[in-house]
Amino acid sequence: MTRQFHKMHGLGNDFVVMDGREQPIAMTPALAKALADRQFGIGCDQLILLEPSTTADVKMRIWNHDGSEVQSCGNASRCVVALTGAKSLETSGGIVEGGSFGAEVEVSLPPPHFGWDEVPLNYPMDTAQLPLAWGPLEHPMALNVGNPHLVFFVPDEKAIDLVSIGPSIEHDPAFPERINVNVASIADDGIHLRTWERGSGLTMACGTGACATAVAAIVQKKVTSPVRVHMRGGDLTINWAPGEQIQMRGSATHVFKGEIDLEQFAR
Ligand SMILES: N[C@@H](CCC[C@H](N)C(=O)O)C(=O)O
Repeated sequence: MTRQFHKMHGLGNDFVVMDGREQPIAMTPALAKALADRQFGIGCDQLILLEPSTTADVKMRIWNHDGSEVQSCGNASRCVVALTGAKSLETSGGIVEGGSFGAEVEVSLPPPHFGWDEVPLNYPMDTAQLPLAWGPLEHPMALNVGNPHLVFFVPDEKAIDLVSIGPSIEHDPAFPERINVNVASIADDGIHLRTWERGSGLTMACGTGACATAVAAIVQKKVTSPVRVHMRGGDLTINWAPGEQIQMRGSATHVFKGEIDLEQFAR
């Protein structure tokens, strides 16, 4: 069965987007992983499937590079708004609202959650400053912005070897659903961020990582809102006030579209 796909990215965090709204696609973790493979598939950080929704304009399902299905993806949310013109997206991390502003797209993620069982953690801990450390990284803030994140503030985020240390934090038994790992430093021009993504590794940018880090920095009074977040693939502007949705604005890029025989991958 040949199906169309769109290759898109948000600041270099890249996606294969498939539309199953009219003709359903039976996506599985194994199929998502095969399509995301950069040598034997199309290649992407996340596979995105659009489905019909009864609560929003479009339902958006997300699989990481390793085939795990997850709740939320900020950069892909902007891409789906740009591709479909949808004003609301149903995700398992909550409803995401969106709209276009000139060349940029803004999406609003649901308000963050800070409870230990909402992150989730395996046992009660102070999420404002977890009493845990991994080498030079210690006492992160833990929060959920639709998906789970840790935020470490360090003097120089580029000095942290996330490829070496990221996997052991992601898979630490403290996190029953694994976790996304953000290392950030504060500068005059905003936040400088690198993210080790659960299920996808080090990416060029992470939208929910930018949101989680901006929220942590605002709560800890390191910055004021709105704040610019600089990542390897580019910048986002994040706007948030306590109790409110998290607004994220930035680019969403369509690279090309193509066709693929899914049966070839389902074997
Ligand atoms: N790239 C994303 C986040 C994708 C999901 C994440 N890896 C997870 O497992 O929660 C973004 O832009 O937010």
